[in-house]
Amino acid sequence: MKNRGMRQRLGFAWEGIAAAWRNERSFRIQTIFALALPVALLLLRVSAVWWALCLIIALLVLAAELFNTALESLIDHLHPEIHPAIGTAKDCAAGAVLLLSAGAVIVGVIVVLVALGVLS
Ligand SMILES: Nc1ncnc2c1ncn2[C@@H]1O[C@H](COP(=O)(O)OP(=O)(O)OP(=O)(O)O)[C@@H](O)[C@H]1O
Repeated sequence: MKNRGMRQRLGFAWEGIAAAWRNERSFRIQTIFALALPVALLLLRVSAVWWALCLIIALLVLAAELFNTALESLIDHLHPEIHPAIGTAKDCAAGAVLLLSAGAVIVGVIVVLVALGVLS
């Protein structure tokens, strides 16, 4: 399974994203927010730095959600039984998504305040 071509690797990565879209409601919601983001940034008329910051944090949230989904999928397959350690692992993964989502909300509020001239 090693040393596959770039096209095949991209296909695997795309399949992972598509699987998360099919199976995870939260990933679908986050993706819709990320797709709406460029429209919001165009309307707010913010600088390139704000574009970069907002797009990076939106992609980080999506990436964290994919890691969370990967971990859940792996754990549920390898160890379907209840165990406190599994609970901790899943809670930590969910916590990582929560922290990045909170960061995205904070950046979103700041960029709106900057666009409105409340902050500089
Ligand atoms: N096998 C397990 N053993 C112990 N606790 C578990 C186990 N599976 C789930 N849990 C607990 O239940 C919580 C929710 O688990 P679940 O797998 O439903 O994740 P979820 O984030 O709700 O999933 P999804 O993102 O698919 O909605 C976990 O964060 C964990 O606290």
